[in-house]
Amino acid sequence: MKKKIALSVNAGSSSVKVSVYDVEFGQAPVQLAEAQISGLTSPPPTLKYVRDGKTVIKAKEVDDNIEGQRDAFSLLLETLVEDEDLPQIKSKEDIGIVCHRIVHGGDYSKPQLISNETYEHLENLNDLAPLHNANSLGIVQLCIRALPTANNVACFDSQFHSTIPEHIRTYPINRDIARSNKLRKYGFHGISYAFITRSAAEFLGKEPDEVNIIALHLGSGASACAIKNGKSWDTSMGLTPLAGLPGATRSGSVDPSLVFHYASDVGKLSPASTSDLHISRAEEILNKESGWKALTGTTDFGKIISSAFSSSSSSSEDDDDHEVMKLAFDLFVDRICGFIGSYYVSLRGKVDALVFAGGIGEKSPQLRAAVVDQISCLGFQIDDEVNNKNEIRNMVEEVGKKGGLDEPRVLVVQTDEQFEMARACAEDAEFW
Ligand SMILES: Nc1ncnc2c1ncn2[C@@H]1O[C@H](COP(=O)(O)OP(=O)(O)O)[C@@H](O)[C@H]1O
Ligand SMILES: CC(=O)OP(=O)(O)O
Ligand SMILES: [Mg+2]
Repeated sequence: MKKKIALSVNAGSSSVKVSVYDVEFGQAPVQLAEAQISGLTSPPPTLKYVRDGKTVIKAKEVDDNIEGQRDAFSLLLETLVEDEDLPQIKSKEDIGIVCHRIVHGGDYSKPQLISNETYEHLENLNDLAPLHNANSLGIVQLCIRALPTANNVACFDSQFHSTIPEHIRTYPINRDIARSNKLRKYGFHGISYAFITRSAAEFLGKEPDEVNIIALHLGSGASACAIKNGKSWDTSMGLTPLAGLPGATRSGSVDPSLVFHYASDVGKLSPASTSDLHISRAEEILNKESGWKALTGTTDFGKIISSAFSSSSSSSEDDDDHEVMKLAFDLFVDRICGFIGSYYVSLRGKVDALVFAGGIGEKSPQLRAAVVDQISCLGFQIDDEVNNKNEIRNMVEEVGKKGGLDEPRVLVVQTDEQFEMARACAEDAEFW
């Protein structure tokens, strides 16, 4: 019987989450601990640590030396190794597998053991996920050095979307250039959508290949996905994670000409480019200087919501604040509903459930209520009492009203990308 301790590392655009599992080959991983640093785009970042299902550290502010995902990972690794109450990791040598979330996996259709060759191949994709891939590869490098006994495995956010049909993933541009430069819709948040599909299907009492879902992963990066018979049919992100819905610092889809009217010299390389990441001013503006940050001054959607919904104000400055926060909220609801409407038609109205997930989807009853209210013409209905409960506790929770048999359901899934990666690694003999 083979057993290993696995780390699953999820470097998002605003957070790093690391979960520790006891894994046995071919079995579901058993979680031992989860440590995360969030708020990397709205300092000070905070550390949360859960061991054996109990919160050990709730929200400890960590100092400003944490500059990015790599620093955050180092601190998380140290937290785990130094915790005397986590006897499964007495030293770094106890870690047997590290599963890394790599957002852009190009054409890879399954997780890969990271060899020199895979690493070089992935490096070439860095520019196509400027807020993610280079950071994740930085963490891979750190693990190769610090955890010499571990197998490093790359799990891809784009993999789940390899089923998107050609007429949906193709851009209407010159076919030869598209082919040679590999310009197509890839789609991301796929590790989360795989988890959502299996969990929602189980909740609905169906097999994964029997469910049609419109899923929303709304975090620091936000996307929507139409899932047909358990497989990705369409998703809102594209060649890069910039397309589709707006995010903390991302514009989402705008008129592609906009950036040329926004500033001059947008085609030039940004001074922030490094040897690992080449980014033009245009890409920098749309990926890092737009979204909630640009519109409202904060990347924290929790703050946007509390200000948008606060009624009393003490100054005209507060009133202005309230107005712009409400604008950001309404804009997000509008863009989300646009995708839901489009996917509802694309799935021919055969939708089992609408699923909310990701930091905002899981934590904001106001956003869920506003979205569901706007799409009530499609038969979706929120149950205010359940939706307004302070905290979603179960992995899957129904927040919609149960109507007739044909009426679509509204669910919240506490998505777990780390678990999904560990599960995939536990099933593949190549990684053992
Ligand atoms: N109570 C809340 N209400 C709404 N949004 C929240 C709340 N708490 C956190 N968030 C948002 O969730 C986002 C983080 O989501 P998450 O999925 O963890 O991010 P990442 O994209 O880094 O993985 C933050 O941008 C924050 O704005
Ligand atoms: C793909 C993506 O945008 O991921 P995240 O939301 O974790 O930044
Ligand atoms: Mg995320």
